[in-house]
Amino acid sequence: MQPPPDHPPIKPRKVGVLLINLGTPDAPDVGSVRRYLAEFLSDPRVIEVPRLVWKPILHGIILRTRPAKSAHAYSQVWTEEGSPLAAITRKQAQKLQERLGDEVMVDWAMRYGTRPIAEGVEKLKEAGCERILVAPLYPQYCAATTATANDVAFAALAGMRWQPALRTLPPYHDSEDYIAALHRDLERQIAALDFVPERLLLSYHGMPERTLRKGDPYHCHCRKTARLLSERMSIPTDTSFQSRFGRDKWLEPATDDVLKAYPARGITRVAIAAPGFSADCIETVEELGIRGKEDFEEAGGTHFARLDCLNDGDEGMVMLEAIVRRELAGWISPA
Ligand SMILES: C=CC1=C(C)c2cc3[nH]c(cc4nc(cc5[nH]c(cc1n2)c(C)c5CCC(=O)O)C(CCC(=O)O)=C4C)c(C)c3C=C
Ligand SMILES: [Fe+2]
Ligand SMILES: [Fe+2]
Repeated sequence: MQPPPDHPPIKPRKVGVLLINLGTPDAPDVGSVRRYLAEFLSDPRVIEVPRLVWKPILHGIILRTRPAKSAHAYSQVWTEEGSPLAAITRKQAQKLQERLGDEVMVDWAMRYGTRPIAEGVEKLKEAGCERILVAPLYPQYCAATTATANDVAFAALAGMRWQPALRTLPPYHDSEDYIAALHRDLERQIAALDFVPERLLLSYHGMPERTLRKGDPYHCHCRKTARLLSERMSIPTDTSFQSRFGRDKWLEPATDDVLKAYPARGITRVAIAAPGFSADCIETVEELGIRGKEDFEEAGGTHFARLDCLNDGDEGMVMLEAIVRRELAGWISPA
């Protein structure tokens, strides 16, 4: 039966998947980095300090000094495709679309900067997606990453008459698909090195230590990933936390301290990986691959290798398809 002529258009019903990552500046220049940091570091989920205290520090000190330093770091990792984080997330979405087929519509968004999450949700809804899986690509749950992405996805529904149904991707820090993908991918990269590492250092993004006492499961999730992975790896592993920010105490041990201390402990051949990042970015390529290497070699280390994240490689895409299909159960036909 045809709808009456004045009926709003009826769209084909679809299921949407929105892959989300953190966000990145539009260009590696000081102005672009300042705009990006101003949005990122104004998020109360990221900086849990009263606004009256934080705003003068952010605008009076941090946004006057950090953008130049960060822009230099970004310029060292920038590629022809732009920021690695955005380029890799886009490729992950394209490849996931191919794997899931026409029944599902895959798109990607960023929590800060260009390609906002609200636009991603609206675009999928406009295309006929009545059911959407919001998928922040953080294996370990953290309020500063997972929760803030979910917050804005749900806020995007507030003005809609006809809201899509939303599901969110749960943390997958201990999922067999994730651990197996990391294990296979890291062993393959280690076997291709021209030296045998004495240690594999697993470096996770740090967080203020007080967030652990406030009940954020992030630290426990990182430790569990590290334990499950270390039980399978062919070489011994250590765990550390990188990217300390500000004066508060952060999760320990700090990655740079561990790297600097290795040679004195007789460990001079090291590989480093960042299992908490689903895509390589400034934190892995510059902080670990450039500054981490310098720290280690200045302390007497002789062999250093930074291993890639899962990115859009086969192991990573098999894992992503598996965890997304699991969350779409009942919404799409089984593979
Ligand atoms: C207090 C500040 C920060 C918290 C808390 C924080 C948590 C956190 N971040 C990630 C993932 C990424 N962070 C990235 C960059 C980045 N992070 C901070 C600060 C905090 N992060 C800053 C200031 C920056 C910008 C770079 C710099 O100036 O040092 C990125 C990379 C973005 C890119 O464009 O490449 C990622 C990814 C996690 C997982 C996390 C908590 C668990
Ligand atoms: Fe960060
Ligand atoms: Fe813990």
